[in-house]
Parts: sequence; C-alpha cells; structure tokens
Amino acid sequence: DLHTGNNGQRGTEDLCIHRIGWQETEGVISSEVYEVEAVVYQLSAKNGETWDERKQRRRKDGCKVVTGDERLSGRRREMTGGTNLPERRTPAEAAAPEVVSGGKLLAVNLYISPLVAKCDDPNAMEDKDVAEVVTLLDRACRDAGFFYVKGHGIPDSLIKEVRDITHKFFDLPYEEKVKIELSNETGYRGYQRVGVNITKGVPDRHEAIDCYRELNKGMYAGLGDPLVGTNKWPTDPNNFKKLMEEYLVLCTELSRKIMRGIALALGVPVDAFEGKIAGDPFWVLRIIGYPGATSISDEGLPKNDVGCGAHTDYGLLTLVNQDDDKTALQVRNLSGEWISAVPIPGTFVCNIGDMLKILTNGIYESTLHRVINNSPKFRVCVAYFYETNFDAVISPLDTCLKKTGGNKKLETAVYGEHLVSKVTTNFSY
Ligand SMILES: N=C(N)NCCCC[C@H](N)C(=O)O
Ligand SMILES: O=C(O)CCC(=O)C(=O)O
Ligand SMILES: [Fe+2]
Repeated sequence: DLHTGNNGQRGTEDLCIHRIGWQETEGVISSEVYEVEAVVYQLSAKNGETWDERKQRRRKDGCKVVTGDERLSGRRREMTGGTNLPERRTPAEAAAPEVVSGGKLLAVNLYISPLVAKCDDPNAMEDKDVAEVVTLLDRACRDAGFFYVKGHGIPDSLIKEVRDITHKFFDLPYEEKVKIELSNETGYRGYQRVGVNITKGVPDRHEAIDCYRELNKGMYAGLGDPLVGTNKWPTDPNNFKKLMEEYLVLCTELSRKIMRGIALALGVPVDAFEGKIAGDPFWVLRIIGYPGATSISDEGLPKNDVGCGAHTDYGLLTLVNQDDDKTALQVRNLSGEWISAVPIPGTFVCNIGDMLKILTNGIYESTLHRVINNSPKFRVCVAYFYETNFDAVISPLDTCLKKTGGNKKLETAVYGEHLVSKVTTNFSY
C-alpha cells in the first residue's frame, strides 16, 4: 500500500492507495488497479505516529474514515506501469463508477447496498440512492452486459473461504476427486476432469464440480429427468457441502434482489421476474479449476490454453466469484472486442444470461465470455447461476416488446429444455 497526502500537517484528508488487482503474464505485471481510501480529519499528526496509529486515533477522535466506495462511489481506475498515482477526482468524476481496462469502458462497478436494503420496499424508487443504483444498473446491462457488484452484503470472508476450499479440493489427487465423478447416470452432477467439458466442440481446459437444484423424476412432465440425481459433494474437505450450501442460500437471495433492480431498470413491475418467471428459481453451481498455463505440451506442441471457450450463460444472471490474483475471464463488448474482467476483491462479476435476453427482447444482451488462464498458477472460480423456474415459458415482457418496436427478436424458450439441451451436449461422451 502507498500512502500519500499532506502527512497530517494541517489539511483535511489523507489518501491511502491500495493496489487491489493486477494483470500478470509470465510474472510481468502489465496493468494494475488501485482503490483510494480517504481519511478525513482535522487534527495534525503527532510525531512518530504510524499510519495505522494515526488512523485509529482519528477514528477515536470522531473523524470519519471513508472508503473508496463511499467517497468515490466505487470508482476504480486502471493504470499502467504502477508508478503513477491516481489524481484526485472532482465529485462529478467520483460519481462515475466505471471500470476501465486497457483504456476502454469495461463494466460498471456498482455499490448496490441501497438496492439490497430497500428493494422489497414498495417505494424503493423514491429513494435517491436506490434510483441511482438502478440507473447505473441499466447502463451496465445495456452497454456492457456485465458489471461488478460490491456492497452486496455477502461477507468477503465467506466469499474467500468458498474459493479457498475449492483450491483445497482441486489440490487433491485425481483418484480422490474422481470418487464423485459426473456422468449421465448421476444427472450430470459431480466431478469432471480437465478436457471432459466441451464448448462448441472443443474440450475446455478446466475441471469442475457441477451442482444443480434438486429435481425429482417425473417433475415438470419429465422435462428435468436427465438432470435428476443428488448433488455429489466431496467429503474431503469435510465442511465443503455445508459451506457451499450456506453460500448458495445467500447467492439466491442476492440474485433475487439484483433482478428486482433490473426490473426497475427496465421499467417493468419490480416483481416481473418473480411468480411464473422466477418465483421458484432454478439454480446451477459450477465449482471450477483452471490449471496454470503451460505454453508447450509434453509432445512439444502448443497447448490449448482455453479454460472455457466463448459462450453465453443459460439463465437470468450469473454471479462469478473468482480468484483475486489472476486475470482470466474475458468478456466481449458490444464492439466485439475481448476485454479482461480484472478481479476486484470482494466483488462478484455479474453477467446476463440467455433467458434475460429473451425477456428483454434483446434490450439486454446475454454476454459472450470465455476464460483463458495465462497465469502459471491454478485458478478457481465458483460460478452461481440464477435461473428462471425450470418450466418457465420465456418470451419478451410486454413493456420490453413495446420499447423495441413490437417485433419479437427471439424464439420463445422453455428454460428447462434449453438447459437440458446444453448440459446433455456439454460432455465428450
Ligand atoms: N450453466 C452454465 N451456464 N454453464 C456454462 C458452461 C459454459 C461452457 C459449456 N461447455 C457450454 O458450451 O455452454
Ligand atoms: O471462470 C470464470 O471466470 C467464468 C466461468 C464461466 O463462464 C462459466 O462457468 O459459465
Ligand atoms: Fe459462463
């Protein structure tokens, strides 16, 4: 961390600049992301005080310590070289919470806590903080198809624990992991080794545990039968299942709230994505590991380094919990360029799925994305997919149809059929 400012002589604030993310190729850092914390105070520093002592004393003195999120509305700025410090921003600039990567607008970085707190309140939109989140959410979904959320209420410690336990599982020997192997007989639930999952005919360089919400045989007139089975949780690490189940509950509730925000953003009733559409949401959890990059295979041939080929997700909204220290997820923007989703600790990367694209008649695009782990280190990602009701019949919402000129751009889909057709063709057997 770098500290700058006026060293407490007589001014009003110090800036504490943390490096919170960086992009690394073969050990060479090409870009870095910083966050700025401002410490507002009136007192001058005492001689010999350390930064932390000073901060503590100011807190005690009733001075306000504000974080980058409160002060800069979550604005992040990517810089190259890592030698320049971000300049001070005007309040107007501070209110523009975009994430920039390689000089381009990548996504909107949303501090969604007002929405999380008030989305079930009938007058939520009268709250100016909620209205602001909703405006930004609309912009994110329209222009980027993809955004980061912070202020979501899921403890950072839990988010990190979920990744840590995932690393522990993938570190186990193959014989241990394959005990919970996925097959068509397990309802496509369980562990798949590297190369078994395929995207557009090409094996992906990832291993994973796939989990789905429970389905019983014959439910929905048998629509879900290929996915019937109980989830195959590892027994080692021993608290794996418990932790993931706790996490699933929180992700489901958070997603429902974000979908309320998206409904407000679209100008449809706040509960438009509940009831028949997603009042009984299906979910998918993929616990994924991507081996570190090795550019040459044992046979001396260049290796396929694509961790997951370009695809869109199938449902409404995806919450991606990714390792903090490797940049691997890439998102294609509206101009067709691939942009890296540099990790921002404590955030989820959210992207829009196929069902939301249909519901909005294309106002929101389902985001094409892929994963390339160029880091020499093993990367994990725990992706939570919030989907519609399994048997939901999905076609554009009236308001969205009107807004887009009245012509249906996409075929009506039954979510469960879409999911089953994807899952049953995703494996190399
Ligand atoms: N449940 C979801 N969304 N899973 C996404 C997996 C994407 C890769 C898959 N092989 C494919 O081709 O779709
Ligand atoms: O690993 C990631 O960051 C994203 C994974 C993903 O896109 C998926 O599983 O659908
Ligand atoms: Fe995906």
